[in-house]
Order: sequence, then structure tokens, then C-alpha cells
Amino acid sequence: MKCYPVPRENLVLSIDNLKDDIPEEYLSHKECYENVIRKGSVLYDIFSELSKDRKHKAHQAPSNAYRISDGIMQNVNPFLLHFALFVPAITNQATPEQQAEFLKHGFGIIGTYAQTELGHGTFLRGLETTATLDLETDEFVLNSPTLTSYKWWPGGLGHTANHCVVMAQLYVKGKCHGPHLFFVQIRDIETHEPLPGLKLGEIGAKMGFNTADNGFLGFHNFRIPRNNMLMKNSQVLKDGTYVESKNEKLTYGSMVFVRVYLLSDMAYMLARAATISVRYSAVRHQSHIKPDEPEVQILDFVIQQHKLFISIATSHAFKICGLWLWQTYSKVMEDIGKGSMDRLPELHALSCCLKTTSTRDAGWLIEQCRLACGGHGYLMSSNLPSLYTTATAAITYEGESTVLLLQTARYLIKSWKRAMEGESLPATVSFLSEYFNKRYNKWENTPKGIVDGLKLVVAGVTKMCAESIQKHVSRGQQYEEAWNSSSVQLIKASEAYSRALLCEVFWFEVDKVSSTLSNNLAVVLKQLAELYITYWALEKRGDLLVYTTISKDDLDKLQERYEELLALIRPNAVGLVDSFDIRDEILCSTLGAYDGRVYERMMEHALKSPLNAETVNQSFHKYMKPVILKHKI
Ligand SMILES: CC/C=C\C/C=C\C/C=C\CCCC(=O)SCCNC(=O)CCNC(=O)[C@H](O)C(C)(C)COP(=O)(O)OP(=O)(O)OC[C@H]1O[C@@H](n2cnc3c(N)ncnc32)[C@H](O)[C@@H]1OP(=O)(O)O
Ligand SMILES: Cc1cc2nc3c(=O)[nH]c(=O)nc-3n(C[C@H](O)[C@H](O)[C@H](O)COP(=O)(O)OP(=O)(O)OC[C@H]3O[C@@H](n4cnc5c(N)ncnc54)[C@H](O)[C@@H]3O)c2cc1C
Repeated sequence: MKCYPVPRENLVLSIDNLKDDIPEEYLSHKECYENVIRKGSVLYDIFSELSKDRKHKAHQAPSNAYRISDGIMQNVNPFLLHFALFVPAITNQATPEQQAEFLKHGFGIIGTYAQTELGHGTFLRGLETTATLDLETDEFVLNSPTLTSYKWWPGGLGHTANHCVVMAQLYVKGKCHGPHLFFVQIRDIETHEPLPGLKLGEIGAKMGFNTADNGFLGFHNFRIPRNNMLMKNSQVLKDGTYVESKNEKLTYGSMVFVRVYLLSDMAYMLARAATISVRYSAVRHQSHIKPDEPEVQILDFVIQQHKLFISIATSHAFKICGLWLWQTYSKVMEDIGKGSMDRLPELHALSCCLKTTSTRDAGWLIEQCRLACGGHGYLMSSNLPSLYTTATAAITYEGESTVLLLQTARYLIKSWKRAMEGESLPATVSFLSEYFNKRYNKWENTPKGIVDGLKLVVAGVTKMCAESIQKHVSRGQQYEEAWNSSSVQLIKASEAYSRALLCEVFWFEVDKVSSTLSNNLAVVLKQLAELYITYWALEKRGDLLVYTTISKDDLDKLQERYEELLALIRPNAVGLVDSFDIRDEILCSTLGAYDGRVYERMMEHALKSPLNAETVNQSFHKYMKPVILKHKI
């Protein structure tokens, strides 16, 4: 690990401890955890040393640190939640004085974010953990009154964290003020034993994410100082006075932060998968295209290009939209700092649908990359199975996908009503007013024309949803019931909206920067953006036929252009994935390494299987041999 400039003498643990003698996939659940703690502790130490030079961002991992971690742990880093949610929750939700107090030990404490319970994850107002103010002692008393109120899922909670930020219902003088966040120590710093009054453990093996050490936590009359409530937005004073937040949804700010981040994270996950499968497809030769010519690289099959180039393009789309969303997030946070909450609903709507679409797309595209590697993609050593289970976890965590799409749909319906009332709308939904006022163009077979068409689809489906809700209300349903009745269409509106956003931002941002790039680079980037937009126009051809003036002839031309784009991208495909610049140590794949030694690496890795340590396994003598001998004639 020579590339990380931390002097060896500054580290408590040896950098040599980052190596694995046995590949992770051969370890038991317990061994796997112990192994990632061995490596994670070295990394934690390195991050801590690196953070010393970044005074303004002390306690946070350097931004590229997650990437280093990706290479060292094929699975998930159990310290991830410390950086991803614990520290951000404190910096976003605590007063400056509290931040100084809670984070004074820097990397000396390890935290997690404990919100979800056995009984409730989505519906936060339904959480059952209570934090009741004891006026006499100036403390909060935390309790888990039921089995379903046990915290369940937080990463790192099982065995790693010694602190957490806990979401609990705040009770003051007998009144419930809803979910609030609290800073809680859960383990002794020296012995690491759970503190008295707590029941702590790990929730067991999962589909993936197995080293994330997800845990459970129950409270029994567990006391914390009153000042441990995170009080940046709402406060409880010593006399029990409750000071309301300017907007109660600010308590959910840490989730918005991670949802925004995930778009860029998915860009990276997809870049890794695309790198593996495109490089492999350039090495792998199988079958002929012309019968009298040699076997071809499988990347020369147009259908293989169709499977893979969309992943390269999507990774760029997420990266570029991720930057755009970060800028929006930063601006809205700045406004909130100045007291204006005006753009919070818009940010919430954007982050919900883009988080959902990016995690879902990353999931199925990584799976497509795996399938495109044939049988070898099924090997753990390809790293595609791990990438898949890690990416798909994100479809559920940080807000379940359907639930988040319905949040965006709420915003679309509200915006549609405002459009009907002639109110002006933010730029991200102003196309609804244009649609309502019938200010839209005829179909145009260009990337811009497709983006406009996709926006017409959103507007058309949103209008249909509003009418459906109205129809159910007029038949006697309450508004929320009518909402439920219309939810299939509402999801469609939200999905269409995120696709239109991704296409629009990708195309216009590439267009904007292309004059600053070399001509060759600009051409290739534009090809990728056009491929992305054309792919989705063809996927959504049914909607376009319903809501725009596109014709069959237009669709035929788009299909032709799409195939042209595949051919144009083909010569640059390997160069494009090389330009993601992902080191072999981070890619962790026998199929995708830069040198293309696929078969040699596969054999080297197979020989590391513990089953290959001996030519005859002892189970033969114990179990098989007696049966075979019994039946031998
Ligand atoms: C740096 C990062 C690095 C790496 C990250 C990678 C990996 C980390 C690994 C794992 C982390 C996993 C962590 C977790 O999973 S933590 C738990 C996450 N849990 C959730 O996300 C819960 C989802 N549920 C909710 O967010 C909400 O409860 C809700 C579904 C959105 C509904 O809320 P509710 O209180 O019931 O509100 P409503 O009555 O439905 O709505 C009222 C009103 O408020 C609006 N609203 C809701 N949330 C927000 C928000 N966050 N910001 C702004 N506005 C919000 C809502 O839309 C509605 O508005 P109306 O105008 O329509 O009334
Ligand atoms: C790998 C992983 C890591 C996690 N890490 C953490 C963590 O660190 N900290 C933490 O606090 N939590 C964590 N979680 C929990 C996670 O945030 C929740 O699981 C997630 O928010 C979904 O909530 P749920 O499990 O209650 O699903 P549910 O809401 O019970 O969803 C079940 C089904 O009901 C549907 N549904 C629910 N409500 C509605 C509705 N209003 N309308 C329509 N359909 C609905 C959903 O669409 C879904 O199909 C993690 C989860 C996973 C899988």
C-alpha cells in the first residue's frame, strides 16, 4: 500500500495486516468478521492519520478512503456507518458546542446510526423507542417497551460500535414530540462490554453485506444526559420547555445526505462491474461471426455491446447527475442555514427518486454484466456476485425504493395542482406548467427532442394520476385511500420523472462542458450520452407512443442510430473502462485485471481453495468409501 502517504511508524497496526492469506469467501461468518476488523482497524488508523491534515474535516474519512476500503474488503467495511451516517448525523443535527463535545475524541470512538426497529423502518412516526425527560435528574431515560421496538439493522451495531445516534420518540412532561436523535454510548471504551441496561447483538447472516455487522439493540431504563439530544433544530431546555424546529423534517437530514451521496456511489459500483465485464469480453474468444474466420472476441457480438455499453454510459450519467445533485444539495443547505426552507421539498423529491433509480439500475446492470461473463461471472473471484449483493442492499436501505418513489410522486401531484392554479414552479418541474398550458413541441428525433418527449411522458402520467385520485375521491374514498388506489400509476410517474431527469442532466451537462474538452473526448462523451438517451427512448417506446407525437418511422430511425452508436463506441470500449482508472487492487477480480491474464488468474485463485490443499479430502475415507466398498461387485 505504498500509495497512501502515512509513515509506517505513525500506525499502531502493521500495514502488512491488510493482506488476506485465505480469500474471504472461504471463511466462516465469525472468521469473516474478525478478518475485516483486522483489516478495518488498520484502515481506520490510516484514515485517522490522513484526517489530521484536514483540520476542517477532522473525524471524517478522506473522500477517496471508501474506495481504498473497497479494495481491501471485498465485502462491506464494518466501520462504514461511522463515516457514512454517525459523523454526518452529528455534524448535521448537533449544535456546534455538542459537535465539539461528542466528536472531541475524534477516531477514539466508533459510531453507528440506529433508527430502524424490528417493527418499523419506513414509517418513522411509528418508531417505538422512547426517550423520556426526567426533570429531576436532567436526563433522558431510554426504553424499548416492546420486542418490535428493538433497534434492528444498524451497520456496525452488533460488535463494532461503541456509540450510536439513536432515533427515539421524545417525551417531555407526558407529551410526545415525535422522533428525535440522541447521542448514546453503548459499550465500555476499554472492555467493549455492552453498558448495563442494554441488550446488544448481531442480527445474523444476510444475502450480502455480511461483514457490515448489522445489529440489534434494546434499552431498559437507560439514562443519558439531557444534552445528549441533538439540538441544532429543536431543543429541550432544563425546565422541560420544548423549542420546536423551523421544520420538523430537518431531523431526517442525515438520510437526505446519504441518498444524495448514493447516486455517485452507484456510478462507482457500476464502473467496477463494467470494467470487469468489458475487459473480460475483450479477452474472451468464443464462436465465429463469419464461418471462415477465427473465433471472435465476444465483445464483437453486437448483443454483447448492447448488454455492456449501457453500463458504461449509465456510470457516467450517475456521476454527472450525482455532481449536479450535490450542487443542489449544497445550495439548499446554504439556504436552510440562512433560514429559508423553500427548496427542501424539491431536494427531498429529487433525492428520493434519484436514489431509487440509481440503486435499482446499478443492481440490474451489475447482474447483466455478470451474466455477460457467462459461467465465469458466477465465480466469487470475478467479484461480480459481491458487487451485486452490495449494490442491491442500497435499493432497500436509506429508504425502501417504492416508498421513496411515492414521496417523489407526492411532490409531482402537488406541483401539478400548482400548475393548474397558475403558480410558477421550480425549474426541475416547470415542464408541468408547460404541459398544462399546452406549450410543447412536436416530436423531434434528436437527444434534446427525446428529453422533451420523456418530460411529456412525466407530465401526461402525472395528469393521469391526479385524475385517478380525483375519480376515487368522487366515488367516496378519502384522499389517502384514493392515493393508495392510484399508487401503481404514481410509481410510474415517479420512475418516468427520474429517467427524464437523468437524461436531461446527462445530456445538457455533457453539452455544456464539451467545448472545454479535446475534440476526441467531447465526441466520445456525447456518444455515450446519446446512447443512454436513445436506449431509454427505445425502452420506453410504448409511453412515447401514448404521450408524444413520435411515429413508427421515428422509432425505426432511433433503433438504427442506437446500433450505429454501439459500433462507434466499440473501438473505444476498453479505453473507456480503463479511463475509470480503477486499480486492480480495488477491482479484486480475476476476470477484469488490467493485464488481461484472465485464465492464469482464475487458476491461481482456484488453487487457493482450501479444498485444493490436499488431493484426497478426509470425508472420502469417513463417508464415501464405506458406501462405495459396500456396493463394489
Ligand atoms: C457518505 C456515505 C457513504 C456511504 C453510504 C453507503 C452505505 C451506507 C450503508 C448503509 C446505511 C443504511 C442506513 C439506513 O438505512 S438508516 C435508515 C433509513 N431509513 C429510512 O430511510 C426511512 C424511510 N422513511 C422516511 O424517510 C420517512 O418516514 C418517509 C417515508 C419519507 C415519510 O415520512 P413521515 O414522517 O411519515 O412523513 P409524511 O407524513 O409521509 O410526510 C410529511 C411531509 O414531509 C415530507 N418529508 C418526508 N421526509 C422528508 C425529508 N427527509 N425532507 C423533506 N421533507 C420530507 C413528505 O414528503 C411530506 O411532504 P408533504 O408536503 O407531501 O406533506
Ligand atoms: C443492508 C441493510 C443495511 C441497513 N442499515 C441500516 C442502518 O445502518 N441503520 C438503520 O437504522 N437501518 C438500516 N437498515 C434498515 C433500512 O433502512 C430499512 O430496512 C428500510 O428503510 C426499509 O424499511 P422496512 O425494512 O421497514 O421495510 P418496510 O417498510 O416494512 O417494507 C416492506 C414492504 O412494504 C412496502 N411499504 C411500506 N410502506 C409502504 C407505503 N407507505 N406504501 C406502499 N408500500 C409500502 C414496501 O414497498 C415493501 O415492499 C438497513 C437495511 C439493510 C437491508
